[in-house]
Amino acid sequence: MNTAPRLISAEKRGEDVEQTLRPQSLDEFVGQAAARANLKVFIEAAKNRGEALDHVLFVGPPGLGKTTLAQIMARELGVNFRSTSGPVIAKAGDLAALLTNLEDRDVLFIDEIHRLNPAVEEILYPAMEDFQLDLIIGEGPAARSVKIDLARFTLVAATTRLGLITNPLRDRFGIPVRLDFYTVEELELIVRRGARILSLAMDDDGATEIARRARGTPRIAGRLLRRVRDFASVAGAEVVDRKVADAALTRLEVDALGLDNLDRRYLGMIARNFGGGPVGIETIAAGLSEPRDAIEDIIEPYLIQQGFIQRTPRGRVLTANAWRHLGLDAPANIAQQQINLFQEE
Ligand SMILES: Nc1ncnc2c1ncn2[C@@H]1O[C@H](COP(=O)(O)OP(=O)(O)OP(=O)(O)O)[C@@H](O)[C@H]1O
Ligand SMILES: [Mg+2]
Repeated sequence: MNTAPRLISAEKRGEDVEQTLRPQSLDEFVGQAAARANLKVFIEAAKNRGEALDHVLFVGPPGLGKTTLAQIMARELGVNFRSTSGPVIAKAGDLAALLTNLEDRDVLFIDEIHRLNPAVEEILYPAMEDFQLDLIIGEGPAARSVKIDLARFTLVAATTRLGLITNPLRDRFGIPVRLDFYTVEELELIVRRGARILSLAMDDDGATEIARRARGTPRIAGRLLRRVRDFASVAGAEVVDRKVADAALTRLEVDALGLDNLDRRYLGMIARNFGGGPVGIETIAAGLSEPRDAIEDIIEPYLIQQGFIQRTPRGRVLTANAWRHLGLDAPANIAQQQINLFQEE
């Protein structure tokens, strides 16, 4: 996904510190309580039986901890962790090479599984179900099919877009896990832990301020923390308190609710150019010069969760909340308009 660099983008950007902030065990992992409790039981049970864990599918917006959880699971299971991603596996042979190198109970992590090539996906089905590879070797009349037995492995896959996964693939995961945005309290714990790891002095209010403005996302919390640390050290602040955090975040143009420039451009465009909507996603993408994927994956989930926009059959619509946040007057009949939109479905 190519989008303009964005400080509070939840996308990965290969900062090494991110790895050091990564929790190493389920107990260290903050938040997602239900998912964590269930995974703990399934891991324990698989270990007791000496069997491979059932296949796991993590679904959720970027930066909520899918990759982190996959790594933790391998560690807790005491098995090898092999990692790849959907778009990297170009041909069936690439996947075959990965699969035949797995040992019993190993975890194979496939990130962005919704971007798997259909020909590759096809050979993943029998691998997941029967731990067998069905490969066609050669071409034309000389082609023959061979079956290869595989180790009993666990596929852990991650996706930001459940809707883009085919049903047959989705059905083959015994353990689907949906990750949700984190609460401010959870993010506060994550920020405090991060400050400890980075040896940064911070008081509770400072941590709360960063947590409130982290868009419900641990990766963003970590990134904001590091930028606040930069501002604090240059300004010679000894402790990061609310004032120091607020000053830094304001300079980074992250507003009181954690929205950044791009979020505000998104909301502002629907308000000013389309009277609050409904407006189609393609139009929004063109207006912002951002790829549609990025808008649907990165911008919208949080705005929907915060109640700033609604997805209706005819397009996106701003809520009264959004108008208020933009400091603009909402059209007088906005509530009724929204009811009508849903009834047209
Ligand atoms: N529960 C958590 N507690 C503390 N830190 C976390 C937690 N979840 C995620 N993080 C931090 O956020 C960063 C991003 O997490 P991760 O890479 O696992 O997200 P992801 O869901 O795989 O994102 P993507 O969809 O972009 O691949 C990690 O480096 C880690 O430091
Ligand atoms: Mg990831």
